[in-house]
Amino acid sequence: MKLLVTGGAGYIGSVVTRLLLDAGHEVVILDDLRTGHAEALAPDATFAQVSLHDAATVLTPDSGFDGVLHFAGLISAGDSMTQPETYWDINMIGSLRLLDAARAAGVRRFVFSSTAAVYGNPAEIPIRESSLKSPTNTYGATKLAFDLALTSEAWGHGLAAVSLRYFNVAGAYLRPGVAIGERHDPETHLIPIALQVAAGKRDKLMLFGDDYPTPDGTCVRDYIHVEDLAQAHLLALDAAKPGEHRIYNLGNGSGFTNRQVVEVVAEVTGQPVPVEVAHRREGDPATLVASSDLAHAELGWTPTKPTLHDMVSDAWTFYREHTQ
Ligand SMILES: NC(=O)c1ccc[n+]([C@@H]2O[C@H](COP(=O)([O-])OP(=O)(O)OC[C@H]3O[C@@H](n4cnc5c(N)ncnc54)[C@H](O)[C@@H]3O)[C@@H](O)[C@H]2O)c1
Ligand SMILES: O=c1ccn([C@@H]2O[C@H](COP(=O)(O)OP(=O)(O)O[C@H]3O[C@H](CO)[C@H](O)[C@H](O)[C@H]3O)[C@@H](O)[C@H]2O)c(=O)[nH]1
Repeated sequence: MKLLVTGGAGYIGSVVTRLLLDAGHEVVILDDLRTGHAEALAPDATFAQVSLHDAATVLTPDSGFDGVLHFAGLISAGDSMTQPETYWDINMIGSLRLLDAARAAGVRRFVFSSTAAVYGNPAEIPIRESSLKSPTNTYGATKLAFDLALTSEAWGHGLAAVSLRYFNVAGAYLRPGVAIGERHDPETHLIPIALQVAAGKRDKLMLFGDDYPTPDGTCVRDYIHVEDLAQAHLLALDAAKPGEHRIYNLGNGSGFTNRQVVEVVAEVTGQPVPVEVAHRREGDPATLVASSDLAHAELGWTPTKPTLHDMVSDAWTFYREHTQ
């Protein structure tokens, strides 16, 4: 297939691009590099440095794309609470412009990076796709809004749409001569920050809240290896059916508290990771753990790297290679 990958210079999009190319697809990447990295671009893909709002310049009516995989967007739950207008502009309006362009270009398949953040403080654990959606941060609200737009697009125009609701993505894609991992500036995610502390680049990790209703008072998250996550996109592309919007949670079904994550980072790196307890971060749900039964049953998806130790270990390998 000829596929457009938005956000292909970012962490997850650049890994998925490599798997798509390995599977024999032709890939064009749309990314404005606002948070992505030119070095992460797959050399065998075509690159267009274009923003989502201008997607129609790439998705022209005669461009011949079979599908779009949409990763581009802003991703920090914390920032979304202080810059809501930017999150709505990019994650919602930018995504709608992309969808308009895809429709005009006759694109039939669309796979979207949704998130566990759409559920907010879940009414049940593990979280199923049918669980109540009640986001506690603007990031999750923008993602839920675009999920709903995709449902409408499937109803109204017969799009074959899939939303993949990722839980917390971790680990790295490591091949001889290629290492792709999580690298945001400024970094906001727990594992890369803990690795920076272990490496001596930061003095300590600020632990946002230890008074949540969880086993040790810190938030609980479900971590999924970026390669397992990437594989689900290829399965979703194949499973997409015209007029249907399918939605799948992607996680391992095991929750780790933030303190447990810090312990695993200390164990893997062999370095201390000092923490200082700080105030809760606005908008953080206490516990997010997935049921991915639907993805197992309907996509035949099975994670191959489910242990947090392996994810942290791959992230640490990436961190050291990158900083050297
Ligand atoms: N990382 C996670 O744990 C996680 C969890 C759930 C969902 N997601 C979703 O997965 C997707 C990819 O996340 P990631 O971790 O790879 O993020 P990332 O920041 O590494 O990549 C995002 C990419 O999108 C590009 N981009 C952003 N705004 C753009 C715009 N307006 N026009 C064109 N390009 C733009 C950036 O330059 C970057 O290359 C996001 O949609 C995110 O919301 C991520
Ligand atoms: O310096 C830090 C950074 C994070 N945390 C805590 O660690 C946990 C995980 O935070 P992350 O920022 O690593 O990840 P989030 O759970 O907030 O969100 C991530 O996963 C979500 C899905 O679960 C989203 O999709 C989102 O894109 C992605 O950022 C949270 O309790 C957070 O408060 C800290 O205590 N200190």
